[in-house]
Amino acid sequence: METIKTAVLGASGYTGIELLRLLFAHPAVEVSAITSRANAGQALSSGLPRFKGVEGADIEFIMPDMEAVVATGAQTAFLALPHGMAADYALPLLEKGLRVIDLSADFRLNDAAVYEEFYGQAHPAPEWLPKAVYGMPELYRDEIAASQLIASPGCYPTSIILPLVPLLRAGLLDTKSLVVSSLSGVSGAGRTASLPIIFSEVNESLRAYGLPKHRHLSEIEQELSLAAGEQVMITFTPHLVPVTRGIHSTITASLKGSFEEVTAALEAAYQDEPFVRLLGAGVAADTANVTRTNFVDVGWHHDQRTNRLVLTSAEDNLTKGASGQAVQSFNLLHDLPATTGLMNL
Ligand SMILES: NC(=O)C1=CN([C@@H]2O[C@H](COP(=O)(O)OP(=O)(O)OC[C@H]3O[C@@H](n4cnc5c(N)ncnc54)[C@H](OP(=O)(O)O)[C@@H]3O)[C@@H](O)[C@H]2O)C=CC1
Ligand SMILES: CC(=O)N[C@@H](CCC(=O)OP(=O)(O)O)C(=O)O
Repeated sequence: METIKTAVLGASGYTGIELLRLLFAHPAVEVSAITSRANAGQALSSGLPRFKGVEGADIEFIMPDMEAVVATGAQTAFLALPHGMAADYALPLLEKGLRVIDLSADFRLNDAAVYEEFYGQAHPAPEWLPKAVYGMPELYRDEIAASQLIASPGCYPTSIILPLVPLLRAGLLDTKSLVVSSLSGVSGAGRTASLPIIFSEVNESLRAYGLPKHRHLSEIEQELSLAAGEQVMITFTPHLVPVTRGIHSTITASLKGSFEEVTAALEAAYQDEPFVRLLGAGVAADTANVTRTNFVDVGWHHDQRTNRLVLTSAEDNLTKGASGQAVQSFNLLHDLPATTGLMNL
């Protein structure tokens, strides 16, 4: 198979490392550039010994200098950088004709004013928002394939949007009744040292945070509203739990349609999707079954006493919630089979 030269910016962070894990095993990829300011000039395997001896991994970190990245011949670049700065790096690459898959939140929102409301700063490149595609292949397959700039979704949003969209499209839920409670592993907070997430602080702790307006509400409500054809607002409570990887979401809503219609809508939407595993009615999702995979598992229950639907979903925040989903978009951009490089368990 011909290989596609590919750059990973922010390769020393958790999503960058996860990208490398997937890309070195991907038959159509040659990793041509990896960036990190702290590790520039060092061999990848000295900073990250897990890659020692891995085919294709004999490469050095470079500084995030976009001319140097372009000079490696990269055709596609993954941006695994903090939000608010991805635009600075994306624009010179886009101008040189590279395709960019941005894992940050910078291009996920259609409306620059909503970005400013939730991210507390003016959008750095609003002219690119209409050209960016929300990188959820199950919803935007054709648009992703044709785009130069993919905005890969957030980790919580992936676990919430995928179960709900078919049900909202079919009008089966009371859109005023949506409540979501999510649990995240600590890697969701990134690899930068910070006191509230050191082991001894999180290891005996269960806590909600980000209340009542976590920034992921912006993209969740954007996509749910598009599916419902009306403005949808939800109550969303994220929690930090003492595991390294994984997100579990419990979604409740009052039913407008029947429970049988819920099952039919989910099956119609996802029966041919390789990465959405429908566990079925009466089965609850468990992160233990999806760790280091690109699957999102979805189960659903009918609370007959209240006529509410209870959906559960589980994913690995670093894989389907970030880097795996980004590789799914990469496969679409390069007209590769959807599962290429993503079916390793
Ligand atoms: N962690 C997760 O579960 C998920 C994360 N995301 C998003 O993906 C992106 C990356 O997240 P994550 O991997 O967790 O973050 P990390 O903090 O683990 O890694 C950030 C990376 O960016 C580099 N970096 C930081 N600041 C700069 C800068 N100013 N210029 C250039 N490079 C910089 C860092 O290397 P160095 O400092 O050495 O340059 C490092 O390689 C974020 O936007 C995040 O929101 C999305 C979904 C899930
Ligand atoms: C556990 C934890 O802290 N999770 C992060 C979300 C993960 C993330 O990186 O989200 P973006 O891609 O939208 O930035 C948080 O709540 O801020």
